[in-house]
Amino acid sequence: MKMEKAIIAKNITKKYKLYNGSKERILDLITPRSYGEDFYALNNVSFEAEKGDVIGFIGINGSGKSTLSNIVAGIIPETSGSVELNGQASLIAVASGLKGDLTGRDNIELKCLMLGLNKKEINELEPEIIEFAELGNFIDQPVKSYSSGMKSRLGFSISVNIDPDILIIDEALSVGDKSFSEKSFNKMNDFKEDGKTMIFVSHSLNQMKQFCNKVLWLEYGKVKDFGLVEEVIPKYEEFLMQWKSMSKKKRKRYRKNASKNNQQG
Ligand SMILES: Nc1ncnc2c1ncn2[C@@H]1O[C@H](COP(=O)(O)OP(=O)(O)OP(=O)(O)O)[C@@H](O)[C@H]1O
Repeated sequence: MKMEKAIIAKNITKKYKLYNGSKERILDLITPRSYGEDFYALNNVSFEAEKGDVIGFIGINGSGKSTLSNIVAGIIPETSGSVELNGQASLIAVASGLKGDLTGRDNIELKCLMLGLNKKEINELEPEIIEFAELGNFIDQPVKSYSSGMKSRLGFSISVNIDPDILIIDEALSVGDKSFSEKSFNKMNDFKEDGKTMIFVSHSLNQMKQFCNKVLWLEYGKVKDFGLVEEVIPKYEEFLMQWKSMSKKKRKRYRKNASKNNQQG
């Protein structure tokens, strides 16, 4: 049987410019000379997901997991490379894309309209989204008055209830209370059972083991490993043990060495 690809990410590079203060930033914009330092948050990252894959992104802080999940979701542009998606993607991240001045209800409608739903479809979906988010009367208050848990419940509820083909979840389960994270986890399991494709960013290796079939291990913007959960996680756990035993100085040296290879365009 031929596998159907859901995501094809090819040679994704994300370059940021790091400036020493706002003077450099402005000079870089208005003068022909280049100011600031190039920084590669991602450098030539490729991976593919088959339909139904649940891929975990792992890696220590600053390795590029959120940057990559945002690029795959189409929230931020890549500097170079390409992402091909087979279907509609939806990103769940802490308060991703919520507009603070609008109420929860208006945010639901806005997001649905942006995804191309018509008024009738929105009217059908809205009560489900509101109920799942457990916001009570707050649904008609501006989102900027919400706690971070409330924002993430709303973001999560919109993203899962619009029933996307590809679901990208960035640390969403680490916020909110226990009963909500259980509910979220159940919803994600439904998705998995429906054979949908998912990307899952989390620092919890237990969640990864429970949930993912494949893992993409990023290190300072490069792919360190990509493969089945049972093959990659043990290597990562071994790395983490070493990492945790390193002194600050040793970590700095490790980072410097790794970055030397990774920061070349
Ligand atoms: N807008 C930006 N401008 C400059 N650098 C950025 C920007 N966004 C992210 N970075 C840098 O890119 C690198 C990757 O960040 P990213 O948030 O993707 O890592 P991460 O693996 O998700 O980290 P964490 O586990 O801490 O969430 C970091 O060094 C970060 O400082």
